[in-house]
Amino acid sequence: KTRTRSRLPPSPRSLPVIGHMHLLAPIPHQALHKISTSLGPLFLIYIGSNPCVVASSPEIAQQILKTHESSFLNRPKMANADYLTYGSSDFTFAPYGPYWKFIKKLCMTRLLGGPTLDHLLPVRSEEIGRFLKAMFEKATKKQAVDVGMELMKLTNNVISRMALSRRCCDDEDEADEVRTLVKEMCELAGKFNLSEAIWFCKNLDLQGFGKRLKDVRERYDEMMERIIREHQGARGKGGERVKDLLDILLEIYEDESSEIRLTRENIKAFIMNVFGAGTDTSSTTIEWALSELINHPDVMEKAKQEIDSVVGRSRLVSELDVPNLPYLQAIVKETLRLHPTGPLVARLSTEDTVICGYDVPANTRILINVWALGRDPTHWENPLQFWPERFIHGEGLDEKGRQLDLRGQNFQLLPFGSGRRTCPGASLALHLIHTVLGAMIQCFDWKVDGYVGMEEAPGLSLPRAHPIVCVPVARIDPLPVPVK
Ligand code: HEM
Repeated sequence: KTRTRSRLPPSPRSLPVIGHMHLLAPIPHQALHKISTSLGPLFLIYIGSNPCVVASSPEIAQQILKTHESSFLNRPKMANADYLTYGSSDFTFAPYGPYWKFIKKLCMTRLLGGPTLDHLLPVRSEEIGRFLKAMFEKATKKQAVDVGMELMKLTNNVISRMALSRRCCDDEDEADEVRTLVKEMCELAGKFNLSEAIWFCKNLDLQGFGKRLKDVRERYDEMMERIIREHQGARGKGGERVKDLLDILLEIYEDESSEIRLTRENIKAFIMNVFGAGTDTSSTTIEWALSELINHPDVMEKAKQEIDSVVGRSRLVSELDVPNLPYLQAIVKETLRLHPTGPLVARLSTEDTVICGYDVPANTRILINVWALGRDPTHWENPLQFWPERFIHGEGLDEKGRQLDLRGQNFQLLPFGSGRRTCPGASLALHLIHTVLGAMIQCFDWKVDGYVGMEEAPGLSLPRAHPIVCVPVARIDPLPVPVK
C-alpha cells in the first residue's frame, strides 16, 4: 500500500471534505502555477473527493498529450455542462468514440474546414466592416468606447451569422435572445458544482442549480426548435440565402445514408459549443493584444509600418494579407503565449498510466496549465516580457527558422491544445483575430491616459480585470468598405 501511494505525484496538504479546493481561488491557473513552483511540474490535488493531476511543464504536457495520448482522450464530466449539452450529446464533452470521431471528421471537412470558412468569408468581412464603421463614428464624435464590449458584439455577430444566419445585434430581438441565452448557459456550465465534488452530497442540489438549468435549457430548446423549423422551411423554398452551419447540420441530419444519424439534440448541442467556445475566446484575445500594443507603443508603431508598407492605406487589410504580415503574426503568437484564452486544458484518464515515473490512475482528472507553459523560463527568455521579436529572431523560431506554430506541435505554446482533441475552431479564430487586430491597427490610433492595467479577472476564458475604454482616433477612413 505504501509503495503504491509513494508513486502518486506529490500533493500539497489537504483539508477534510474539500481537499484542495480552497487553494484554487481566486484564479485557478495562477494558483496552480504557484503550487507548481514548490511541488514541481506534476502534482496531484483533490477537488473535493475527485483526484486531479496538474501538468505545468512542456515536457509533461507532451507526455500526456502525445506520448500517452490514447489514455487521455476524454473530458471530465461536469454536472452542469452535462445537463445543458443534452447529456454530453455535443462535441466538446462527447466521450472519445464513434460519435466523437464522426463529428470531428465533419468539423474538419464540412463545418469548420477550409471550404466552409472560404464560403463564409464575406460574412466575416461584412461584420468587421460594420465594427470599423461603428468605431469610425465614435472617432468622429470623439466618444469613448469600451473596446472589449464592442469586440464581444463583433465575435457574437460573426459566429451567430455563420452558424444561424442571424445577427446578435441589440435591435434584433431574437438574435439578442440567442446571445443572452448562450451567455447564461455558458456561465452556468462553467460554474463549479459542489455536489459533484463532495461524494456524500452527490444527490443534493447545494447551490440551487437544478431549477435554473432546467429553465435555461428549456428556453434554449424552444428557441433552437423555432430556428431549425425556419431553416427547414427556407431550405424547402430554395432561394439565394448563404448556407450556414445549421443548414449543413440539417443536411447531415436528413441524410439517410450517413454512417451515424445525427439527432436534433446533437445539432442543438453542437451550436451551443460553437457559441460557447468560439465567441469570448476570440474577442478576449484581441482585447489582450490591443492592451499589450497600447502599453508597448514601439511594437504598435512597427505593426503599423508593416501594414502600411504591405497593404497601404487605400484598402483594408484582409485575411489574404496575413501570410505577408509576419510581425502581426508574431504579435498574435506573443499574445496567446502570455494570455491563452483557454488557460487550462481539461482531460480525463481512461486507463492507469505512468507519467515521468508517477502513477496516474484511470478516472483521474487532468489539467494542463497552458498559461504556465507559456511562461516556462526554461523555454522562454524573460518570459513575462511582451516581446513579439522572439518569433522573428529569438527562441520563438524553430530549427528551420520558421515561427513556432500554434497548432499543438510545440508544447511550450499550446493555446489550442494538442493532438486529436485539439481545438477544431483554431483556423476560424486565427483568421478573425489577425484580420480584426490588423484592421484596428491600420485604421485607428488607440490612446489611453497612462498605462492599461494587465490584471486578469476570474472566468473561464481569461477575462481582463480592467476594460479598455478609449477614444479611437481615425488614421484612415474604413467607410468605403461595403456594409449592407
Ligand atoms: C482564441 C480562440 C480559441 C482558443 C484559445 C481556443 C482554445 C481551445 C482549447 C485549449 C481547447 C481544448 C483542446 C484540447 O483539449 O487539446 C479547445 C477545444 C475546443 N474548441 Fe476552441 N478555442 C478557440 C476558438 C474556438 C472557436 C472559434 C471554435 C468554434 C467555432 C472552437 C471550438 C472548440 C471545440 C468544439 C472544442 C472541443 C473539441 C473536442 O473536445 O474535441 N474554439 N479550444
